Amino acid sequence: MNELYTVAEIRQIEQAALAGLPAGTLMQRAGAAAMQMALAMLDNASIASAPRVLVLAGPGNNGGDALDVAARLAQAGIEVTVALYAVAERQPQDARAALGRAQAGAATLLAPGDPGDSAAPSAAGSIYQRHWDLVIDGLFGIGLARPLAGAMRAMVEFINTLPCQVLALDIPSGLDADTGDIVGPGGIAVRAHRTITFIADKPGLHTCHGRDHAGQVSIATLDIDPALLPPAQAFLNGPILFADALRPRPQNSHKGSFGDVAVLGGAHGMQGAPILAARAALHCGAGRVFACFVDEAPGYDPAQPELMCRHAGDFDFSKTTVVAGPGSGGASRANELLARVLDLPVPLVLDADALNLVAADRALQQRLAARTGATILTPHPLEAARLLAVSAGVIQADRLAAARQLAARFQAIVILKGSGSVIARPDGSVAINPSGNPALATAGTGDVLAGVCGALLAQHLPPWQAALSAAWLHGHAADRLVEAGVGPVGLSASELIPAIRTALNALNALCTLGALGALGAQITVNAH
Ligand SMILES: NC(=O)C1=CN([C@@H]2O[C@H](COP(=O)(O)OP(=O)(O)OC[C@H]3O[C@@H](n4cnc5c(N)ncnc54)[C@H](OP(=O)(O)O)[C@@H]3O)[C@@H](O)[C@H]2O)[C@@H](O)CC1
Ligand SMILES: [K+]
Repeated sequence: MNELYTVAEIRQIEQAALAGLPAGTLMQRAGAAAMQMALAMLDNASIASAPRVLVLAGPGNNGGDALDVAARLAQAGIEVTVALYAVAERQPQDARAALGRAQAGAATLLAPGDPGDSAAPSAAGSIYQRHWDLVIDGLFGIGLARPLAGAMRAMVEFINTLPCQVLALDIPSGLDADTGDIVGPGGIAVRAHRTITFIADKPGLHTCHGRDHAGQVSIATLDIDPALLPPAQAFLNGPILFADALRPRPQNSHKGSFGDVAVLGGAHGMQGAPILAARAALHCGAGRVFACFVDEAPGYDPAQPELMCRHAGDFDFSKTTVVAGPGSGGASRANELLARVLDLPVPLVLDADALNLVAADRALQQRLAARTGATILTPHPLEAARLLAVSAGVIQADRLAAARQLAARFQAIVILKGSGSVIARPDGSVAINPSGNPALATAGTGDVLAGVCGALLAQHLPPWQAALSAAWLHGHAADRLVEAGVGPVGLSASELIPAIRTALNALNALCTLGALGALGAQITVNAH
Protein backbone atom coordinates (compact mmCIF):
# COMPACT_ATOMS: atom_id res chain seq x y z
CA MET A 1 0.00 0.00 0.00
CA ASN A 2 1.66 3.25 -1.16
CA GLU A 3 -1.07 5.77 -0.34
CA LEU A 4 -0.35 8.50 2.20
CA TYR A 5 -3.16 10.39 3.92
CA THR A 6 -3.27 13.71 5.71
CA VAL A 7 -4.62 14.10 9.24
CA ALA A 8 -7.81 15.67 7.83
CA GLU A 9 -8.32 12.67 5.55
CA ILE A 10 -7.62 10.19 8.37
CA ARG A 11 -10.18 11.98 10.56
CA GLN A 12 -12.82 11.57 7.83
CA ILE A 13 -12.01 7.90 7.31
CA GLU A 14 -12.06 7.35 11.08
CA GLN A 15 -15.47 9.01 11.44
CA ALA A 16 -16.95 6.97 8.61
CA ALA A 17 -15.55 3.75 10.07
CA LEU A 18 -16.63 4.53 13.64
CA ALA A 19 -20.20 5.12 12.47
CA GLY A 20 -20.57 1.46 11.55
CA LEU A 21 -18.82 -0.09 14.57
CA PRO A 22 -19.51 -0.58 18.29
CA ALA A 23 -17.73 1.96 20.53
CA GLY A 24 -14.10 1.19 21.21
CA THR A 25 -13.68 -1.29 18.36
CA LEU A 26 -11.00 0.63 16.46
CA MET A 27 -9.02 1.38 19.60
CA GLN A 28 -9.07 -2.27 20.58
CA ARG A 29 -7.93 -3.27 17.11
CA ALA A 30 -5.13 -0.69 17.37
CA GLY A 31 -4.15 -2.08 20.77
CA ALA A 32 -4.14 -5.65 19.49
CA ALA A 33 -1.94 -4.75 16.49
CA ALA A 34 0.44 -2.77 18.71
CA MET A 35 0.64 -5.67 21.16
CA GLN A 36 1.83 -7.99 18.36
CA MET A 37 4.47 -5.46 17.35
CA ALA A 38 5.61 -5.00 20.96
CA LEU A 39 5.96 -8.74 21.47
CA ALA A 40 7.97 -9.04 18.26
CA MET A 41 10.28 -6.25 19.43
CA LEU A 42 10.77 -7.90 22.81
CA ASP A 43 11.51 -11.20 21.05
CA ASN A 44 14.05 -9.56 18.76
CA ALA A 45 15.77 -8.02 21.77
CA SER A 46 16.42 -11.62 23.03
CA ILE A 47 15.55 -10.71 26.58
CA ALA A 48 16.20 -13.70 28.80
CA SER A 49 13.41 -13.21 31.31
CA ALA A 50 10.92 -10.78 32.82
CA PRO A 51 11.11 -7.91 30.32
CA ARG A 52 10.01 -4.54 31.63
CA VAL A 53 7.86 -2.35 29.44
CA LEU A 54 7.23 1.36 30.00
CA VAL A 55 4.08 2.72 28.36
CA LEU A 56 3.57 6.48 28.01
CA ALA A 57 -0.13 7.33 27.85
CA GLY A 58 -1.26 10.86 26.92
CA PRO A 59 -4.58 12.64 27.46
CA GLY A 60 -6.35 11.72 24.20
CA ASN A 61 -7.13 8.65 22.13
CA ASN A 62 -3.46 8.02 21.39
CA GLY A 63 -3.17 7.58 25.15
CA GLY A 64 -6.20 5.27 24.88
CA ASP A 65 -4.32 3.09 22.40
CA ALA A 66 -1.42 3.02 24.84
CA LEU A 67 -3.65 2.02 27.75
CA ASP A 68 -5.24 -0.71 25.66
CA VAL A 69 -1.86 -2.20 24.73
CA ALA A 70 -0.68 -1.87 28.35
CA ALA A 71 -3.70 -3.86 29.53
CA ARG A 72 -3.04 -6.55 26.91
CA LEU A 73 0.67 -6.88 27.72
CA ALA A 74 -0.06 -7.08 31.46
CA GLN A 75 -2.70 -9.71 30.74
CA ALA A 76 -0.03 -11.68 28.88
CA GLY A 77 2.12 -11.66 32.03
CA ILE A 78 4.58 -8.96 31.03
CA GLU A 79 5.68 -6.40 33.63
CA VAL A 80 4.14 -3.14 32.49
CA THR A 81 4.39 0.33 34.00
CA VAL A 82 2.20 3.11 32.62
CA ALA A 83 3.26 6.76 32.90
CA LEU A 84 -0.19 8.31 32.75
CA TYR A 85 -0.67 11.93 31.66
CA ALA A 86 -4.44 11.87 31.59
CA VAL A 87 -7.27 12.69 33.96
CA ALA A 88 -10.10 10.18 33.59
CA GLU A 89 -12.88 12.79 33.61
CA ARG A 90 -11.30 14.62 30.66
CA GLN A 91 -10.43 11.58 28.55
CA PRO A 92 -12.43 10.78 25.40
CA GLN A 93 -14.88 7.92 25.97
CA ASP A 94 -12.87 5.12 24.30
CA ALA A 95 -9.69 6.14 26.11
CA ARG A 96 -11.48 6.19 29.46
CA ALA A 97 -12.72 2.67 28.81
CA ALA A 98 -9.15 1.62 28.01
CA LEU A 99 -7.98 3.22 31.27
CA GLY A 100 -10.55 1.11 33.08
CA ARG A 101 -9.15 -2.05 31.44
CA ALA A 102 -5.59 -1.10 32.38
CA GLN A 103 -6.61 -0.32 35.99
CA ALA A 104 -8.45 -3.62 36.26
CA GLY A 105 -5.35 -5.59 35.21
CA ALA A 106 -1.84 -6.03 36.54
CA ALA A 107 -0.21 -2.95 35.01
CA THR A 108 1.32 -0.42 37.41
CA LEU A 109 -0.04 3.07 36.78
CA LEU A 110 2.07 6.08 37.74
CA ALA A 111 1.20 9.73 37.29
CA PRO A 112 4.50 11.56 36.85
CA GLY A 113 2.66 14.91 36.67
CA ASP A 114 4.28 18.30 36.21
CA PRO A 115 7.82 19.00 37.41
CA GLY A 116 6.45 21.51 39.96
CA ASP A 117 4.03 18.93 41.34
CA SER A 118 5.13 17.45 44.68
CA ALA A 119 3.99 13.95 43.54
CA ALA A 120 6.02 14.24 40.34
CA PRO A 121 9.59 13.72 41.56
CA SER A 122 8.85 10.36 43.15
CA ALA A 123 6.78 8.99 40.23
CA ALA A 124 9.06 10.35 37.52
CA GLY A 125 12.14 9.43 39.57
CA SER A 126 11.10 5.79 39.85
CA ILE A 127 10.72 5.71 36.05
CA TYR A 128 14.05 7.45 35.45
CA GLN A 129 15.93 5.06 37.71
CA ARG A 130 14.69 1.74 36.37
CA HIS A 131 15.92 -0.39 33.50
CA TRP A 132 13.45 -0.69 30.58
CA ASP A 133 13.47 -3.21 27.76
CA LEU A 134 10.85 -1.51 25.63
CA VAL A 135 9.14 1.88 25.70
CA ILE A 136 5.76 2.33 24.01
CA ASP A 137 5.00 5.92 23.12
CA GLY A 138 1.31 6.78 23.27
CA LEU A 139 1.53 10.41 24.36
CA PHE A 140 0.13 12.02 21.22
CA GLY A 141 -0.95 10.98 17.77
CA ILE A 142 -2.70 13.06 15.16
CA GLY A 143 -4.28 15.33 17.80
CA LEU A 144 -1.07 17.08 18.90
CA ALA A 145 -1.91 20.77 18.86
CA ARG A 146 1.18 22.49 20.28
CA PRO A 147 4.76 21.67 21.32
CA LEU A 148 5.34 19.16 24.09
CA ALA A 149 6.00 20.93 27.38
CA GLY A 150 6.46 20.34 31.10
CA ALA A 151 6.45 16.79 32.42
CA MET A 152 5.80 15.15 29.06
CA ARG A 153 8.65 17.03 27.44
CA ALA A 154 10.96 15.96 30.30
CA MET A 155 9.85 12.34 29.82
CA VAL A 156 10.52 12.47 26.07
CA GLU A 157 13.98 13.94 26.73
CA PHE A 158 14.60 10.97 29.03
CA ILE A 159 13.22 8.38 26.57
CA ASN A 160 15.41 9.74 23.80
CA THR A 161 18.52 8.95 25.86
CA LEU A 162 17.58 5.31 26.55
CA PRO A 163 19.42 2.48 24.82
CA CYS A 164 16.29 0.29 24.62
CA GLN A 165 13.83 -0.18 21.75
CA VAL A 166 11.06 2.40 21.36
CA LEU A 167 7.74 1.72 19.63
CA ALA A 168 5.62 4.74 18.65
CA LEU A 169 1.86 4.37 18.36
CA ASP A 170 0.45 6.01 15.22
CA ILE A 171 3.19 8.66 15.06
CA PRO A 172 6.13 9.53 17.29
CA SER A 173 4.79 12.05 19.80
CA GLY A 174 5.84 15.57 18.87
CA LEU A 175 6.01 14.93 15.12
CA ASP A 176 3.60 16.60 12.69
CA ALA A 177 1.91 13.75 10.80
CA ASP A 178 1.34 15.91 7.71
CA THR A 179 4.77 17.51 7.31
CA GLY A 180 7.33 15.50 9.28
CA ASP A 181 8.38 18.67 11.07
CA ILE A 182 8.61 18.71 14.85
CA VAL A 183 5.68 20.65 16.25
CA GLY A 184 7.18 23.86 17.60
CA PRO A 185 8.36 26.39 18.36
CA GLY A 186 11.13 24.75 20.32
CA GLY A 187 9.41 21.36 20.24
CA ILE A 188 10.73 17.87 20.79
CA ALA A 189 9.65 14.49 19.43
CA VAL A 190 10.14 10.87 20.43
CA ARG A 191 12.81 9.01 18.47
CA ALA A 192 11.35 5.56 17.83
CA HIS A 193 12.87 2.45 16.32
CA ARG A 194 9.50 1.41 14.95
CA THR A 195 6.20 3.13 14.40
CA ILE A 196 2.94 1.26 14.00
CA THR A 197 0.63 3.69 12.26
CA PHE A 198 -3.13 3.24 12.27
CA ILE A 199 -5.70 3.20 9.48
CA ALA A 200 -3.25 4.37 6.77
CA ASP A 201 0.27 5.66 6.24
CA LYS A 202 1.02 9.36 6.73
CA PRO A 203 3.41 11.69 4.88
CA GLY A 204 5.09 13.07 7.99
CA LEU A 205 6.56 9.66 8.81
CA HIS A 206 8.66 9.72 5.64
CA THR A 207 10.06 13.20 5.10
CA CYS A 208 11.86 16.01 6.96
CA HIS A 209 12.43 14.71 10.54
CA GLY A 210 10.02 11.80 9.96
CA ARG A 211 12.52 9.14 8.97
CA ASP A 212 14.79 9.89 11.93
CA HIS A 213 11.94 9.81 14.43
CA ALA A 214 9.62 7.11 13.08
CA GLY A 215 12.20 4.43 12.31
CA GLN A 216 10.69 1.46 10.54
CA VAL A 217 7.05 2.11 9.70
CA SER A 218 4.32 -0.56 9.70
CA ILE A 219 0.69 0.05 8.88
CA ALA A 220 -2.21 -1.44 10.85
CA THR A 221 -5.32 -0.78 8.77
CA LEU A 222 -7.63 -1.78 11.67
CA ASP A 223 -9.68 -3.76 9.13
CA ILE A 224 -11.28 -0.60 7.83
CA ASP A 225 -13.21 -1.15 4.61
CA PRO A 226 -10.88 0.09 1.82
CA ALA A 227 -13.93 1.67 0.17
CA LEU A 228 -13.89 4.28 2.94
CA LEU A 229 -10.48 5.54 1.82
CA PRO A 230 -10.67 8.49 -0.61
CA PRO A 231 -8.39 8.64 -3.67
CA ALA A 232 -4.97 9.61 -2.32
CA GLN A 233 -3.14 12.78 -3.32
CA ALA A 234 0.17 11.57 -1.90
CA PHE A 235 2.10 8.34 -2.28
CA LEU A 236 5.23 6.65 -1.04
CA ASN A 237 7.47 6.36 -4.09
CA GLY A 238 8.42 2.91 -5.32
CA PRO A 239 8.65 0.88 -8.51
CA ILE A 240 4.93 0.16 -8.41
CA LEU A 241 4.40 3.83 -9.33
CA PHE A 242 6.72 3.98 -12.33
CA ALA A 243 7.47 0.44 -13.51
CA ASP A 244 4.90 0.69 -16.31
CA ALA A 245 7.11 3.25 -18.01
CA LEU A 246 10.19 1.01 -18.05
CA ARG A 247 10.39 -1.01 -21.23
CA PRO A 248 12.73 -3.81 -22.28
CA ARG A 249 15.13 -2.72 -25.03
CA PRO A 250 14.13 -4.04 -28.44
CA GLN A 251 16.82 -6.12 -30.16
CA ASN A 252 16.46 -3.95 -33.21
CA SER A 253 17.81 -0.78 -31.63
CA HIS A 254 20.79 1.57 -32.00
CA LYS A 255 22.24 4.53 -30.12
CA GLY A 256 19.74 6.87 -31.75
CA SER A 257 16.94 4.84 -30.16
CA PHE A 258 17.85 6.03 -26.66
CA GLY A 259 18.21 9.73 -27.17
CA ASP A 260 20.91 12.35 -26.71
CA VAL A 261 21.58 14.21 -23.50
CA ALA A 262 23.47 17.50 -23.37
CA VAL A 263 24.59 18.79 -20.00
CA LEU A 264 24.98 22.55 -19.86
CA GLY A 265 27.25 23.80 -17.09
CA GLY A 266 30.89 23.74 -16.05
CA ALA A 267 31.94 27.35 -15.68
CA HIS A 268 35.63 27.94 -14.98
CA GLY A 269 36.65 25.92 -11.90
CA MET A 270 33.44 23.87 -11.84
CA GLN A 271 33.98 21.46 -14.71
CA GLY A 272 33.53 18.37 -12.56
CA ALA A 273 29.82 18.98 -12.05
CA PRO A 274 28.68 18.54 -15.68
CA ILE A 275 31.09 15.64 -16.06
CA LEU A 276 29.37 13.83 -13.19
CA ALA A 277 25.91 14.55 -14.62
CA ALA A 278 27.04 13.44 -18.07
CA ARG A 279 28.59 10.21 -16.77
CA ALA A 280 25.38 9.46 -14.88
CA ALA A 281 23.34 10.02 -18.05
CA LEU A 282 25.64 7.70 -19.99
CA HIS A 283 25.41 4.95 -17.37
CA CYS A 284 21.63 5.23 -17.25
CA GLY A 285 21.24 4.46 -20.91
CA ALA A 286 21.26 7.67 -22.95
CA GLY A 287 22.41 6.88 -26.51
CA ARG A 288 24.90 9.78 -26.74
CA VAL A 289 25.97 12.28 -24.11
CA PHE A 290 27.50 15.73 -24.55
CA ALA A 291 29.09 17.77 -21.78
CA CYS A 292 28.75 21.41 -22.82
CA PHE A 293 30.85 23.96 -20.97
CA VAL A 294 29.95 27.60 -20.38
CA ASP A 295 33.66 28.53 -20.35
CA GLU A 296 36.65 26.58 -21.67
CA ALA A 297 35.89 22.94 -22.56
CA PRO A 298 38.35 20.11 -21.89
CA GLY A 299 39.28 18.09 -24.98
CA TYR A 300 37.68 14.99 -23.55
CA ASP A 301 37.04 13.17 -20.28
CA PRO A 302 39.99 10.76 -19.92
CA ALA A 303 38.10 8.54 -17.46
CA GLN A 304 35.02 8.48 -19.69
CA PRO A 305 36.11 9.06 -23.28
CA GLU A 306 32.60 8.19 -24.52
CA LEU A 307 31.48 11.67 -23.45
CA MET A 308 31.71 14.41 -26.05
CA CYS A 309 32.97 17.71 -24.61
CA ARG A 310 31.85 20.93 -26.32
CA HIS A 311 31.76 24.69 -25.89
CA ALA A 312 28.16 25.44 -24.94
CA GLY A 313 28.11 28.60 -27.07
CA ASP A 314 28.70 26.55 -30.25
CA PHE A 315 26.34 23.71 -29.41
CA ASP A 316 22.92 23.14 -30.95
CA PHE A 317 20.67 22.19 -27.99
CA SER A 318 17.53 21.93 -30.10
CA LYS A 319 17.72 18.17 -30.73
CA THR A 320 18.74 16.86 -27.31
CA THR A 321 17.40 16.42 -23.82
CA VAL A 322 19.11 19.15 -21.81
CA VAL A 323 20.35 19.04 -18.22
CA ALA A 324 21.15 22.65 -17.33
CA GLY A 325 22.85 23.99 -14.25
CA PRO A 326 25.59 21.69 -12.90
CA GLY A 327 28.46 24.07 -12.15
CA SER A 328 27.17 26.64 -14.65
CA GLY A 329 27.86 29.55 -12.30
CA GLY A 330 25.85 32.72 -12.21
CA ALA A 331 27.56 34.83 -14.87
CA SER A 332 25.67 36.57 -17.67
CA ARG A 333 27.01 34.00 -20.18
CA ALA A 334 25.29 31.22 -18.21
CA ASN A 335 22.14 33.33 -18.03
CA GLU A 336 22.05 33.80 -21.82
CA LEU A 337 22.60 30.11 -22.50
CA LEU A 338 19.89 29.19 -20.01
CA ALA A 339 17.44 31.60 -21.67
CA ARG A 340 18.18 29.89 -24.99
CA VAL A 341 17.46 26.39 -23.74
CA LEU A 342 14.36 27.47 -21.81
CA ASP A 343 12.83 28.63 -25.09
CA LEU A 344 13.46 25.30 -26.83
CA PRO A 345 10.64 22.72 -26.73
CA VAL A 346 13.09 19.97 -25.66
CA PRO A 347 12.91 17.90 -22.44
CA LEU A 348 14.79 19.86 -19.80
CA VAL A 349 16.17 19.22 -16.32
CA LEU A 350 17.10 22.30 -14.27
CA ASP A 351 19.47 21.87 -11.35
CA ALA A 352 21.80 23.86 -9.12
CA ASP A 353 23.01 27.16 -10.64
CA ALA A 354 20.26 27.10 -13.28
CA LEU A 355 17.71 27.21 -10.47
CA ASN A 356 19.56 30.07 -8.79
CA LEU A 357 19.64 32.00 -12.07
CA VAL A 358 15.89 31.49 -12.47
CA ALA A 359 15.28 32.58 -8.87
CA ALA A 360 17.14 35.84 -9.51
CA ASP A 361 15.59 36.73 -12.88
CA ARG A 362 11.88 37.33 -13.47
CA ALA A 363 12.26 36.99 -17.27
CA LEU A 364 13.74 33.51 -16.85
CA GLN A 365 10.87 32.63 -14.51
CA GLN A 366 8.35 33.60 -17.18
CA ARG A 367 10.23 31.62 -19.83
CA LEU A 368 10.26 28.59 -17.54
CA ALA A 369 6.54 28.76 -16.75
CA ALA A 370 5.75 29.14 -20.45
CA ARG A 371 7.75 26.11 -21.64
CA THR A 372 6.08 23.50 -23.80
CA GLY A 373 8.70 20.77 -23.37
CA ALA A 374 8.78 18.46 -20.35
CA THR A 375 10.56 20.06 -17.40
CA ILE A 376 11.99 18.59 -14.19
CA LEU A 377 13.36 20.87 -11.46
CA THR A 378 15.66 19.33 -8.83
CA PRO A 379 16.10 21.93 -6.05
CA HIS A 380 17.55 21.30 -2.62
CA PRO A 381 15.73 23.20 0.15
CA LEU A 382 17.86 26.35 -0.18
CA GLU A 383 17.36 26.50 -3.95
CA ALA A 384 13.64 25.94 -3.43
CA ALA A 385 13.66 28.77 -0.88
CA ARG A 386 15.28 31.13 -3.39
CA LEU A 387 12.74 30.17 -6.06
CA LEU A 388 9.82 30.88 -3.70
CA ALA A 389 11.49 33.89 -2.02
CA VAL A 390 11.17 32.40 1.47
CA SER A 391 13.66 30.95 3.96
CA ALA A 392 14.87 27.34 3.86
CA GLY A 393 13.15 26.94 7.25
CA VAL A 394 9.80 27.70 5.64
CA ILE A 395 10.45 25.11 2.94
CA GLN A 396 11.41 22.44 5.48
CA ALA A 397 8.40 23.21 7.70
CA ASP A 398 6.12 21.89 4.96
CA ARG A 399 8.08 20.20 2.20
CA LEU A 400 5.01 18.80 0.46
CA ALA A 401 3.42 22.23 0.22
CA ALA A 402 6.65 23.79 -1.05
CA ALA A 403 7.13 21.16 -3.75
CA ARG A 404 3.49 21.51 -4.83
CA GLN A 405 3.79 25.29 -4.97
CA LEU A 406 6.91 25.12 -7.15
CA ALA A 407 5.33 22.56 -9.47
CA ALA A 408 2.22 24.69 -9.92
CA ARG A 409 4.10 27.96 -10.36
CA PHE A 410 6.52 26.66 -12.97
CA GLN A 411 4.27 23.97 -14.53
CA ALA A 412 7.05 21.44 -13.98
CA ILE A 413 7.79 18.22 -12.15
CA VAL A 414 9.74 19.06 -9.00
CA ILE A 415 12.08 16.87 -6.98
CA LEU A 416 12.58 18.68 -3.66
CA LYS A 417 15.69 16.94 -2.35
CA GLY A 418 16.46 16.07 1.27
CA SER A 419 15.53 13.25 3.65
CA GLY A 420 12.37 11.92 2.02
CA SER A 421 12.67 13.79 -1.29
CA VAL A 422 9.27 15.09 -2.37
CA ILE A 423 8.33 14.70 -6.02
CA ALA A 424 5.43 16.93 -7.06
CA ARG A 425 3.56 17.64 -10.26
CA PRO A 426 1.44 20.62 -11.23
CA ASP A 427 -1.90 18.88 -10.51
CA GLY A 428 -0.92 18.63 -6.81
CA SER A 429 -0.05 14.92 -6.69
CA VAL A 430 3.07 14.18 -4.67
CA ALA A 431 5.24 11.19 -3.90
CA ILE A 432 7.74 10.91 -1.08
CA ASN A 433 10.85 8.94 -1.83
CA PRO A 434 11.74 6.41 0.87
CA SER A 435 15.10 5.25 -0.51
CA GLY A 436 18.44 6.89 0.23
CA ASN A 437 20.48 7.69 3.30
CA PRO A 438 22.94 10.26 4.66
CA ALA A 439 25.73 8.87 2.46
CA LEU A 440 24.17 11.06 -0.24
CA ALA A 441 25.03 14.19 1.74
CA THR A 442 28.18 14.79 -0.29
CA ALA A 443 29.14 17.02 -3.21
CA GLY A 444 28.18 15.82 -6.66
CA THR A 445 25.28 13.51 -5.82
CA GLY A 446 22.85 16.20 -7.00
CA ASP A 447 24.66 16.39 -10.36
CA VAL A 448 24.29 12.63 -10.62
CA LEU A 449 20.54 12.79 -9.94
CA ALA A 450 20.10 15.47 -12.61
CA GLY A 451 22.00 13.30 -15.10
CA VAL A 452 19.81 10.27 -14.31
CA CYS A 453 16.68 12.37 -14.87
CA GLY A 454 18.11 13.52 -18.22
CA ALA A 455 18.89 9.97 -19.33
CA LEU A 456 15.40 8.72 -18.50
CA LEU A 457 13.73 11.66 -20.24
CA ALA A 458 15.91 11.03 -23.30
CA GLN A 459 14.68 7.44 -23.32
CA HIS A 460 11.12 8.77 -23.51
CA LEU A 461 9.91 8.12 -20.00
CA PRO A 462 7.11 10.58 -19.20
CA PRO A 463 8.54 13.29 -16.91
CA TRP A 464 6.57 12.17 -13.81
CA GLN A 465 7.78 8.59 -14.09
CA ALA A 466 11.30 9.75 -15.02
CA ALA A 467 11.48 11.84 -11.84
CA LEU A 468 10.01 9.06 -9.67
CA SER A 469 12.41 6.45 -11.03
CA ALA A 470 15.45 8.73 -10.89
CA ALA A 471 14.80 9.65 -7.25
CA TRP A 472 14.13 6.06 -6.25
CA LEU A 473 17.12 4.55 -8.12
CA HIS A 474 19.47 7.22 -6.78
CA GLY A 475 18.48 6.46 -3.17
CA HIS A 476 18.26 2.71 -3.70
CA ALA A 477 21.79 2.59 -5.12
CA ALA A 478 23.08 4.50 -2.09
CA ASP A 479 21.27 2.06 0.21
CA ARG A 480 22.87 -0.93 -1.50
CA LEU A 481 26.33 0.71 -1.33
CA VAL A 482 25.95 1.39 2.39
CA GLU A 483 24.91 -2.24 2.93
CA ALA A 484 28.16 -3.21 1.20
CA GLY A 485 30.18 -0.92 3.47
CA VAL A 486 30.72 1.79 0.85
CA GLY A 487 29.32 4.51 3.09
CA PRO A 488 27.60 6.15 4.79
CA VAL A 489 30.96 7.78 5.46
CA GLY A 490 32.96 8.59 2.38
CA LEU A 491 30.68 7.48 -0.43
CA SER A 492 31.59 9.53 -3.49
CA ALA A 493 29.23 10.69 -6.22
CA SER A 494 31.35 8.84 -8.79
CA GLU A 495 30.83 5.54 -6.94
CA LEU A 496 27.11 6.09 -7.01
CA ILE A 497 26.92 6.09 -10.81
CA PRO A 498 27.69 2.40 -11.55
CA ALA A 499 25.47 1.39 -8.60
CA ILE A 500 22.56 3.27 -10.16
CA ARG A 501 23.22 1.47 -13.44
CA THR A 502 23.10 -1.87 -11.60
CA ALA A 503 19.84 -0.90 -9.87
CA LEU A 504 18.26 0.25 -13.13
CA ASN A 505 19.18 -2.97 -14.91
CA ALA A 506 17.89 -5.06 -11.99
CA LEU A 507 14.65 -3.14 -12.01
CA ASN A 508 14.30 -3.50 -15.78
CA ALA A 509 14.83 -7.24 -15.42
CA LEU A 510 12.18 -7.47 -12.69
CA CYS A 511 9.74 -5.47 -14.80
CA THR A 512 10.34 -7.73 -17.77
CA LEU A 513 9.67 -10.75 -15.56
CA GLY A 514 6.59 -9.11 -14.05
CA ALA A 515 8.14 -9.75 -10.61
CA LEU A 516 7.73 -6.32 -9.05
CA GLY A 517 5.59 -7.55 -6.18
CA ALA A 518 8.57 -8.49 -4.02
CA LEU A 519 10.11 -5.07 -4.40
CA GLY A 520 6.82 -3.32 -3.75
CA ALA A 521 6.64 -4.97 -0.34
CA GLN A 522 10.08 -3.66 0.67
CA ILE A 523 9.60 -0.08 -0.26
CA THR A 524 6.99 0.85 2.34
CA VAL A 525 9.57 0.43 5.06
CA ASN A 526 12.02 3.08 6.30
CA ALA A 527 15.52 2.09 7.29
CA HIS A 528 16.15 3.24 10.86
N1 LIG B 1 -10.97 7.88 17.49
C1 LIG B 1 -10.69 6.56 17.39
O1 LIG B 1 -11.54 5.73 17.52
C2 LIG B 1 -9.32 6.11 17.11
C3 LIG B 1 -8.21 6.89 17.40
N2 LIG B 1 -6.98 6.37 17.32
C4 LIG B 1 -5.88 7.02 17.99
O2 LIG B 1 -6.26 8.29 18.44
C5 LIG B 1 -5.33 9.27 18.08
C6 LIG B 1 -5.97 10.58 17.92
O3 LIG B 1 -6.61 10.84 19.13
P1 LIG B 1 -6.96 12.31 19.58
O4 LIG B 1 -7.72 12.98 18.55
O5 LIG B 1 -7.60 12.21 20.91
O6 LIG B 1 -5.56 13.03 19.66
P2 LIG B 1 -4.25 12.72 20.56
O7 LIG B 1 -3.11 12.74 19.63
O8 LIG B 1 -4.43 11.59 21.42
O9 LIG B 1 -4.10 14.05 21.46
C7 LIG B 1 -5.18 14.90 21.69
C8 LIG B 1 -5.21 15.28 23.14
O10 LIG B 1 -4.03 15.92 23.53
C9 LIG B 1 -4.27 17.28 23.98
N3 LIG B 1 -3.10 18.01 23.51
C10 LIG B 1 -2.74 18.29 22.25
N4 LIG B 1 -1.50 18.81 22.22
C11 LIG B 1 -1.06 18.83 23.51
C12 LIG B 1 0.16 19.22 24.11
N5 LIG B 1 1.19 19.69 23.41
N6 LIG B 1 0.27 19.12 25.43
C13 LIG B 1 -0.75 18.65 26.18
N7 LIG B 1 -1.94 18.25 25.65
C14 LIG B 1 -2.08 18.34 24.33
C15 LIG B 1 -5.60 17.62 23.41
O11 LIG B 1 -6.30 18.48 24.23
P3 LIG B 1 -6.33 20.06 24.09
O12 LIG B 1 -5.62 20.52 25.30
O13 LIG B 1 -5.62 20.46 22.83
O14 LIG B 1 -7.75 20.40 24.07
C16 LIG B 1 -6.30 16.25 23.44
O15 LIG B 1 -6.75 15.98 24.75
C17 LIG B 1 -4.70 8.73 16.84
O16 LIG B 1 -3.43 9.28 16.62
C18 LIG B 1 -4.68 7.24 17.14
O17 LIG B 1 -3.54 6.93 17.92
C19 LIG B 1 -6.81 4.99 16.93
O18 LIG B 1 -6.95 4.24 18.09
C20 LIG B 1 -7.86 4.59 15.96
C21 LIG B 1 -9.19 4.76 16.53
K1 LIG C 1 2.54 8.46 19.73
